[in-house]
Amino acid sequence: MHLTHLSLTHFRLFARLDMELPRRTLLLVGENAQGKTSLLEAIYYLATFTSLHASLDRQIVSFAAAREPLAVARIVGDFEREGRAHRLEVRLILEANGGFPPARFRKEILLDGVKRTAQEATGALTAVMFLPDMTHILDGSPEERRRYLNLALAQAVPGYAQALTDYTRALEQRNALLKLLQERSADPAQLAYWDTLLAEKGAFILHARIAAIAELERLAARIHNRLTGGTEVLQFVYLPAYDPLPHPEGQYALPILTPMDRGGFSLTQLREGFLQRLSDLRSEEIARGVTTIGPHRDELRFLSNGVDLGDYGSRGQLRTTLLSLKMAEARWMKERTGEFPILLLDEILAELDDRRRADLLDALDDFEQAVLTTTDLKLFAPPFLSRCTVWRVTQGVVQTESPQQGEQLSPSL
Ligand SMILES: Nc1ncnc2c1ncn2[C@@H]1O[C@H](COP(=O)(O)OP(=O)(O)OP(=O)(O)O)[C@@H](O)[C@H]1O
Repeated sequence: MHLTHLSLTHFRLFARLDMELPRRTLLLVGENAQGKTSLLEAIYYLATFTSLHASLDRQIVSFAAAREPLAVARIVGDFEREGRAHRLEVRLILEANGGFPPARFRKEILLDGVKRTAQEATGALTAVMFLPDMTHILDGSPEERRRYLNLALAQAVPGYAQALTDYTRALEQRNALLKLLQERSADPAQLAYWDTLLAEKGAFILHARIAAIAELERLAARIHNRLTGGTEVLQFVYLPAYDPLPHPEGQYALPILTPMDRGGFSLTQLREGFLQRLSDLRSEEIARGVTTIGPHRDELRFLSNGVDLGDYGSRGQLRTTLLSLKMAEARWMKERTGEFPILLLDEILAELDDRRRADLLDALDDFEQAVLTTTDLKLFAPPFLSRCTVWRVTQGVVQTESPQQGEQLSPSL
């Protein structure tokens, strides 16, 4: 899969941008704060319909436009998938009423001209994003790891994005009911409906995560072995909050970081097991007024040679592991969907040693399209540069590199 054209309007510092994208590797060079990462973000938005920090979606609308009573940021991407041309358009609409924060923010998504929900349109275009600060996937809160899993799985597993939305809604309703029950102002029989829905959607998510984590681990371990010259064995340890594996009496979570195989459980077994556990925990959950098990509380840990990287990983180890994880994610998407995702790599070379740099740049040749950013072209070897297209980004304007003959690709309005 590859993007052929990208058009932005009022997207961050891009007042207006129209660019044809080359196939293979595009390298965006520029000083800090010129818009390189924003360009990657725009492409990633077409894959996931969420900004890099989900809560900050409305900040995408350019400052200048956001001052108007009605502001619309637009991302339009033309892409080819399995030889067919498609178009995705996202409109981010900010309706201000003069107050702060602005009154309403909503998004509209059109796939080939037809309005779709984000759940329906996710997976049409797939992308994998690498940002240097994504090491927080490894050493940040469990929520970061769940978000990482969700963004990857929503793109490659049919039905996952919808199941996640349905699960989250059911969870909110169930938690609201548990609060009422805690205050004795509802009938406990009402829980049955939400338990069934939660178990159905939760089992789907759990089933998908069990399979995906095992596949990602297999791919990442191989890449990591090569990147570290065979010195580090990478393992993933999935700790689902509802765990279908039998536990010792009275113990609901396995505290030990031991890789376990949960691949044999069917969707029905997971659903029935989850439902049973909800029933077992009912009085405890009513007393606490909250749902205590399920995919919203899952954890995933990463081990190198048996040591937990989240707690003990050095900066270099975290960077290399993130790279292994991201390259594995891209290859996994290709295995799952039959199409290479678009690779979006922000400042990826800056902290890697020469061998890892060379390894990474060689790996890019396998991909159909990759967009990289850098502040320093010297980090790239001349043979690599001769194989890619280099464009310069300056204050929201993109031009071919070598300014003397440079042709401006995006008029800044
Ligand atoms: N909604 C917005 N409207 C206008 N400008 C914005 C908006 N959001 C961010 N910016 C500006 O965009 C710039 C950041 O762009 P971006 O992060 O894409 O730069 P970059 O070239 O990747 O820089 P670096 O190399 O430092 O990562 C900042 O100057 C920021 O103030």
